[in-house]
Amino acid sequence: MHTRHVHLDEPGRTEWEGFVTGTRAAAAGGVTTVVDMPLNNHPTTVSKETLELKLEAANKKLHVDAGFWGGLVPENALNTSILDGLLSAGVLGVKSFMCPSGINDFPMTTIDHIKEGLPVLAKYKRPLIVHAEIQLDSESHSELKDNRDPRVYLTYLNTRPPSWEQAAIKELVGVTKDTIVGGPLEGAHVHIVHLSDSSLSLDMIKEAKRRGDSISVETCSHYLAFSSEEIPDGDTRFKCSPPIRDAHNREKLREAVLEGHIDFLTSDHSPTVPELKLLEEGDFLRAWGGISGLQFDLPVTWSYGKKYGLTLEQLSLLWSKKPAAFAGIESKGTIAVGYHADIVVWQPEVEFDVNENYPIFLKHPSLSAYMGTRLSGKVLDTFVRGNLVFKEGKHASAACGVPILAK
Ligand SMILES: NC(=O)NC(NC(N)=O)C(=O)[O-]
Ligand SMILES: [Zn+2]
Ligand SMILES: [Zn+2]
Repeated sequence: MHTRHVHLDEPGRTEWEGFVTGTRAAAAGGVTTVVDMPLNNHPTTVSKETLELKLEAANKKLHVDAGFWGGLVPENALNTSILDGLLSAGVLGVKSFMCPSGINDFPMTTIDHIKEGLPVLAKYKRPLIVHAEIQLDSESHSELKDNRDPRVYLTYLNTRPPSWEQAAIKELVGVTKDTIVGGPLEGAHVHIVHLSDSSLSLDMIKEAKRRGDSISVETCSHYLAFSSEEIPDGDTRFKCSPPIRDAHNREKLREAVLEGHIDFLTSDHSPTVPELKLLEEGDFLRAWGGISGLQFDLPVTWSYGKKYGLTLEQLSLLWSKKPAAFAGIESKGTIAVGYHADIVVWQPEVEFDVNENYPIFLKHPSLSAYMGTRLSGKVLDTFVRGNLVFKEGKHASAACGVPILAK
């Protein structure tokens, strides 16, 4: 099982998560490879030198294999020798934000920065992965400003309407039209991370795929599990961006997964320290945005998925084969001669309660979005390249994960 989107926050913000706890939780959840984001570690991973700092920080701490995304930021988009250096040093691709990232040393990129970066990525045949939201100061937003209760989830939801995702995706598909075979950007690929809006955003992506653009999209476990109506007042564990939307939106997202319009699933595990999640105040507007989901992505996808028609074959495509193929990790994602023996042994029908007594290996178990839920799908053993790393509730070996670098 592979997740292409986790924030392990080391070096620099190890108190938020870190490689040891993050990859131990991954192993316990049946995840055999993670790909770590270029933020919220400090410094952010935007150059060869900062990738080296990350590799040093990860040394001997990985319990599963880990690849790394770099960041596309204005500085390296406008000085492509820095971007070249980062890609030559082995990041699997680069990530950019079309809205503020919440982290000062990871500034946002406009579509013009993206246009500068794509030819360099095309040369390396590595993807650009994009947080696709553009901050629009919509009317409804300003009307609501005065009279809003920050403990009510809807207050937050209204500040980030689907039009933000749509505005970003509209600009992106305007560029991906050039990635078609024979086009000026042939070889470049754009991947949209954590899609939440299943209306116009999804329609635009489907249309771009139909005409042959090199474009793909992921959604995350939490968008398929939860809906805005269910989020209790003050429960900031569920704050993320783009936000979890209503049940109708979730139904359409689930349909898109079943029909194969979503290429694969990811975790977007993005924790922080409990103080910044403001669990006591319950202020959705000021709390850190990010869901803590790692360790439970497999049972969560299955618990909900089996009810809306997801099959075990689809589950394995969405969490293993397709994400492994994406970003060119060729030796993983299939059980066959010549491939890494990355295997999870689990009991899909066995239920368990995630509560205070359940062993959660993350740095901050109380932030887990699945605390207090009953899930179906118990992980027994996890093997990484044939090494038994987790067995019946316990870690079974020293940290034997390795970094995965693109060549
Ligand atoms: N700085 C972050 O970790 N941001 C993340 N936060 C979310 N998704 O709420 C993300 O992936 O955008
Ligand atoms: Zn994001
Ligand atoms: Zn993320």
